Amino acid sequence: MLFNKHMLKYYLKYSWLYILGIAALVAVDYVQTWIPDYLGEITDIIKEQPSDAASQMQRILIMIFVVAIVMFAGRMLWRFTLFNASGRVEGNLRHEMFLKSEKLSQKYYHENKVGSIMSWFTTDLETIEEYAGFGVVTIVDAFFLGTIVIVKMVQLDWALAIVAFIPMILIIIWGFLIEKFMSKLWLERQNNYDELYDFSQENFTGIRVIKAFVKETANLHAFAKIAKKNQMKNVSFARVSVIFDVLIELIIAAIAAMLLGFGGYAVYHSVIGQNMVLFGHEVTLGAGGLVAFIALFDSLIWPMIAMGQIVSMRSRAKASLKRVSQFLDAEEDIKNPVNAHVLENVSGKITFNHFSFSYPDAPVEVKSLEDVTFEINAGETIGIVGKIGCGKTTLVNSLLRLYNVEKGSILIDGHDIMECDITSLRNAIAYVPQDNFLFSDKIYNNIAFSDRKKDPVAIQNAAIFADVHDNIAAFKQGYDTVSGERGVTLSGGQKQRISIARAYIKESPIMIMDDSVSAVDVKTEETILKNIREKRKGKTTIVIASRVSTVSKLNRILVLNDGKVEAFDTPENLLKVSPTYQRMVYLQELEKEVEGGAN
Ligand SMILES: Nc1ncnc2c1ncn2[C@@H]1O[C@H](COP(=O)(O)OP(=O)(O)OP(=O)(O)O)[C@@H](O)[C@H]1O
Repeated sequence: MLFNKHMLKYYLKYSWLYILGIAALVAVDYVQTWIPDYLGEITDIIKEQPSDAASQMQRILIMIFVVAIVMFAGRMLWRFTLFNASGRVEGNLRHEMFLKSEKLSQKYYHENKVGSIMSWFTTDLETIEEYAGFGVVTIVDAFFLGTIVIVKMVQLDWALAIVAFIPMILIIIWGFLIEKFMSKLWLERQNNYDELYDFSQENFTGIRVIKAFVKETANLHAFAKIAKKNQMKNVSFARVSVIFDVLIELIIAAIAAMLLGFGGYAVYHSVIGQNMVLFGHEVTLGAGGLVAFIALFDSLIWPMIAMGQIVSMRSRAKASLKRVSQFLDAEEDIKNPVNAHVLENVSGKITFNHFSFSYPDAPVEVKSLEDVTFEINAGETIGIVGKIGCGKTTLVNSLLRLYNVEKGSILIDGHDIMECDITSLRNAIAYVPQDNFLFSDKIYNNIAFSDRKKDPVAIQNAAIFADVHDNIAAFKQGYDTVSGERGVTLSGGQKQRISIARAYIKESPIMIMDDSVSAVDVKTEETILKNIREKRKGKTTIVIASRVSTVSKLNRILVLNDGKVEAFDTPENLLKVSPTYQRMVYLQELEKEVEGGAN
C-alpha cells in the first residue's frame, strides 16, 4: 500500500471497509485454491475408477458449487467495499486539497500556475485512487493467493515447485529495481502534463487576444510542441511498462512449458516404476497430482501478472502522491497569530506606519511601497491617485493582509493587523478588486456573495447604489441572468458596478474601490460617488482612481509616487504641494480641451 501521513489517516478512517474487503478477498482466494485439488481428485477417480466413483463425483460437484457461491458473494463484497474505500479516500483528499487551496496565499498562486494545480486535483488524485482501490486488490491477491498456492505446490512436490519459483523470485527482484525508474518516468510525464494544462488554460482564457492578433496558427504550433513532448513521455512510460508486462507473460509461459515437460516426464517415470530425481528428491507425483499442480500454477498466473501491475501502478501512485503531498504540505505564510485579536465594532480608522513592501519575486532592491505613513480617520472617504504602477493596489492588498506586513505596521482602530484575526479583519473590509472578477453564476448570487441569505430588497438596493439596477432589469432574466463564462458577456462597466454592489451589500465599516469606476461614464460615476457620500456616511471608504475627476470632490486625497507618499491633503492644497497631482489635473484639463476641440 501507499503510506504517508496524508494517506494513513484515511486508511484508518475507512479501515472497516478495508478490513471487510480484504477479508472477503482472502476468503475468495482461499476457496479458489480448492478447485485444483478437486481437478486432481476427478482425474484420479477417472483413472482408477473406484467402486464409489459416483458418490465421490457427486461430493466434488457439490463442493465446486459451494466454492462458486462463496466466490461470487466474496467478489461482490470486496468490490463494493474496496472500491468504495478508495473513492472515499480520493474524495477526502480532494476536500483537504480544496481547503488548503483556500488557505494558501497570493504568493503561492504567483509561484504555481492554475493549470498545474488543476492536474494535481484531477489526474494525480485519480492515480492515487486507482492504487488505493485496485492496487490494494492486486497486492492482497498477489500476496495471499500467491502464498496459498505456493504452500500447496510445495506440499504436492517441493522439487517441482522450485522449478516454478526461481523465475518468480527474479520477477519480484526485477520489479523492485525497475519501480524507481518508472516512478521517475511518471513524474516527468505528470510535470509535462502540468505544462499542457497551463498552456490550455491560458489559451482558453486569452482566446480573444489570440484571435484579435491572428495568432491561432502560432499558438497551435506551440501547443503541438508541448503535446508532442507529452506524447513522448507517455510513450516512454508505456514502453517500459509494456516490456515489463510482456516479459512477465513470457516467463509465465516458459514456466508452464517447463512444468508440463518435467511433470509429464516425472509422471511417466513413476508409472513405469523409475521415479525421476530432481534436486536429489524422488518425484512421485501421479496423474491427478500433476493435474492439480498445473491447475495450481494456473492460479498463480494472476498473482504473477499482478506483481507486474503493482510495480507500474505503485510507481505512478508514488509520483502522484508526492505532488499532492507537496501541495498539502505547502507553507501557509498568511496565518492567524497566537491569541489573535478579533476585530469587533470597527470604527474604520486606518493607520500606515513607515510601511515598506517588496513582492516576494521582485528583486530585493525593488520596493513597491517605501516608508508609507498616513492616517485615515474613522468614517472618512478618501481618494488615492498616482501614476500607473505607483503602488495603489499593493497598498490595499497589504491592508487586506493578502501579504504579510514585514516592515513598518498597519493598524485598524489602533490594532496592528498582524496581530488581528484574519477573518475578522477581512470581514471588516468590503473590497472591489480592480479586475472585477464575477463568478459564472446568476447576477443575484454574485451580488449576494458575502451572504446568500440576503433578501431581494437588499440585493436590489445594492444594485441601485452601484447604479446598475436599470441595466439588470433590462435583461430578459433580470437578476437571474447568468454572468461569466457560461452566461451573457457583461460589459466592463456592468461588471464593475455589479462588483461594487457585491461589496456594498457587505455593509462593512471599511470599503475599498480599486479603480472601480474607470469603465463607467461621468454621469454614472457621479451617481455612485453621490451614493457613497449619502449611504456610507460615517463609514470609511477608499476610492482608488486613475482619473483625478473621480476623487476631486473628496475631502482628502493620498498621492503616491513611485511607492512613496507624495502628499495627503485636500484637493485645493494638493494643487500647491503635489507635482504628481498638478500634472494629473493638467493632463485632465488638456484632455477636456482636446475633446472640446474635436467636438
Ligand atoms: N505580484 C507581483 N509581483 C511582483 N511585482 C508586482 C506584483 N504586483 C505588482 N507588482 C509591482 O509592484 C508595483 C506596484 O504595483 P501596483 O499594482 O500596486 O500598482 P498600481 O498603482 O495599483 O498600478 P495600476 O495603476 O496599474 O493599477 C509595480 O511596479 C508592479 O510592477
